[in-house]
Amino acid sequence: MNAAPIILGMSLKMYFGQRRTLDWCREVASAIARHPAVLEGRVELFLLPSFPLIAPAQEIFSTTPMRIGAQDLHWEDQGAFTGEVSGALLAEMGARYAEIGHAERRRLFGETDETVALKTAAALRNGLTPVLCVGETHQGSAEQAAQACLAQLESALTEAQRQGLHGEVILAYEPVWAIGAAESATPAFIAEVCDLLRTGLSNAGHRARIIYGGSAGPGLLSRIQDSADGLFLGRFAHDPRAFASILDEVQLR
Ligand SMILES: O=C[C@H](O)COP(=O)(O)O
Repeated sequence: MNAAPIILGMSLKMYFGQRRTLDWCREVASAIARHPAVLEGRVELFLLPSFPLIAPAQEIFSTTPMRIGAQDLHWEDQGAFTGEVSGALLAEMGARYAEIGHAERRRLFGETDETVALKTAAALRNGLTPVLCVGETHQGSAEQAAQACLAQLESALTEAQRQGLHGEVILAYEPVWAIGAAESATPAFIAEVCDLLRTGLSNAGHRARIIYGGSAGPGLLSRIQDSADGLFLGRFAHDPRAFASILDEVQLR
């Protein structure tokens, strides 16, 4: 692996209210402000809070390298789309990342390959880095997992390619069966899938960094950072001390 920064991304999903979100942000801001991995630029950090808390989170992290993004966006930039939030607005607010195609959005909110492709284009069009979630539904071989992920990636990029849009994509490899589970996929399995994904990306002429999500927590990064570019964290970083302890693992790279 190269010396590119390790990515630590975190989605708060809809777990926290306002007070707990802002408390989490303050505690993590204080931990990262003095952390060597952060001070030495060895980590790229992003947080995806609920939409209404994007601005206050940005304020709390304003003196740190933590960047803020959104857990979703609409595929159009403006118009009669009640309740939706556009990439244009997010970019105007200073958001830097947009999560797209999470398994929960596919399962609960009818997100399809088509909407994922439209949203990926919308993110790139507005200068947001898509955090594109891919992953196999059922537990199988690493080859099957990588094949499913690469097919999802190809499909997700179709609209951006049609519109001639370019930009960095972060591929969040999240085996659906490991999301919300008691533990993550095994480090060996994650490493194997990430290696296959890297080969597949290179063969297809795509550039994307790969992070792993799905019950990731303390102790995992140090075991997969030769293969993955970082972690996409959920429940197991709800405790700010857990987030800080994962930062300690970055030092080992
Ligand atoms: O967005 C994050 C992933 O879905 C992982 O969530 P989890 O770690 O709570 O399983």
